[in-house]
Amino acid sequence: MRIGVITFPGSLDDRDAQRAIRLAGGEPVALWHGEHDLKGVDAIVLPGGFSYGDYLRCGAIAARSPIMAEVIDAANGGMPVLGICNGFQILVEAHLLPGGLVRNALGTFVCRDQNMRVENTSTAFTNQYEAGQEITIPLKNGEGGFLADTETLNRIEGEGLVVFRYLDVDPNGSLNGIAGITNERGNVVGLMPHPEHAVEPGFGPDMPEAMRSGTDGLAMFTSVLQGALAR
Ligand SMILES: NC(=O)CC[C@H](N)C(=O)O
Repeated sequence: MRIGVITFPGSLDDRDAQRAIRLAGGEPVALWHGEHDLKGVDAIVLPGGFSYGDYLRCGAIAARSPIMAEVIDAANGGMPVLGICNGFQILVEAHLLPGGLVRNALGTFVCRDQNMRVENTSTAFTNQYEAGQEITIPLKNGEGGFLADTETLNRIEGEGLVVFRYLDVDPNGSLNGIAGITNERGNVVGLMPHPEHAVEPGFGPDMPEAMRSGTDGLAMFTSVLQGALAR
């Protein structure tokens, strides 16, 4: 399976996402924000970082990049699209996911190993987790507070569109501790924590070996490959 990773000016984690895809058994394909070409990929990852220097709002300018016209069409056609942190912000700004992301409640950048619960295992990127599984993934953002109006929030909760929920602490002041969401179809997923930084023992969260391996993020990438096999 060929999975495209889009690089925007200021992207930071594009190569980590490519590496995670390779470790999961997929073939990463580098895509460039300024082109209209998805190079025939089967799925897309919008990586973390500081696209366009976070000017205006995080993700707002990247959401209007040339390649996003193709991403929006592909997502609406059912292609799996994952947005990690800045990528989540871009998906929200592109209206592929509901709600908005605002400055962390503390007002500062937050960087920590974050516990969260997998709430929805029927998306393209979470089918290899168990329902209710608790995982630990690095988190690092300045604008990660998830907001939505009451009607939208009720719809997100009512339709089971929450994919990940923070455990122990809500690091950025997200409504209902929401860490990640999906669209109705389950092919578009966005989350603030970084699964691509938790794919190899010894390089992910600093966990006692007996508890967890530090590779809790890998299943997001094997999930999309598994979905392709099932289709
Ligand atoms: N790690 C990231 O992708 C950071 C996203 C964004 N620049 C923020 O600070 O919120």
